[in-house]
Amino acid sequence: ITKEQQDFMNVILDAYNRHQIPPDVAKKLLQEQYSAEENFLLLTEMATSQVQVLVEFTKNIPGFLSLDHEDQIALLKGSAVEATFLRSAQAFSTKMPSGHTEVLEERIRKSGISEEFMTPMFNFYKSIGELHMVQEEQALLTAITIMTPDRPYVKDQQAVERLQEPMLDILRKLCALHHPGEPQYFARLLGRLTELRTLNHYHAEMLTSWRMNDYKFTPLLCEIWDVQ
Ligand SMILES: CC1(C)[C@H]2CC[C@]1(C)[C@H](OC(=O)c1ccc(O)cc1)C2
Repeated sequence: ITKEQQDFMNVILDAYNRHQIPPDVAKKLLQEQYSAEENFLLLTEMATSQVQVLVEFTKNIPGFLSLDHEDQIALLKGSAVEATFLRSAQAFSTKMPSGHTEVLEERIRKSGISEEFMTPMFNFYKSIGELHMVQEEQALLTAITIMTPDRPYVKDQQAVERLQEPMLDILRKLCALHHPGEPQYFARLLGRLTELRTLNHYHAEMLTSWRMNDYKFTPLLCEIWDVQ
């Protein structure tokens, strides 16, 4: 890893750690009662703060703010589901204090999300947990997900590729460094991004089923996920 790649990595890692879910949201997970409405409100609060964290993290990815403004929006909207799921999967399997994970899982299961969406989501969480990514890998993988050139409505895809490629190069080197015994580790990480894309469909279904039950979303979630 070159000096400037190390500096680049530190910028991404610092941004990744600086923006975390506020602890009061996590605390509420344990306190509020278990009605479907209460659970939905908690998940809404979680998702809203996840998206706020995502926007702040994205703004710190080197080069992002110099992209065309409409492309910046297209990248954020196109990656919001994948980045929030990736981040929550990482938090779910590592940062959660013991006991929180089960409570969160219980609340998600009892918040009006249909079973057909639940299974793929928890399978994804498990598959991320099994990778035991170091935090540099987690931060880079999230940034790489956001900097995906072929999102809908992105005009200058080359400009996004030019930002994504150096991050893929650093990630490849980090994987070799942190997982010397697993030459396929880098390929496995990228495979997770393919699995992540399938969650977009389930997520859209989840939003629709909530809407049909007249659940209300926050303005930020409506804007980023084009609902209502
Ligand atoms: C951890 C999760 C990935 C899991 C539970 C919260 C999440 C952030 C996500 O929730 C929403 O997308 C969501 C969308 C709209 C809404 O009003 C509530 C939650 C599903």
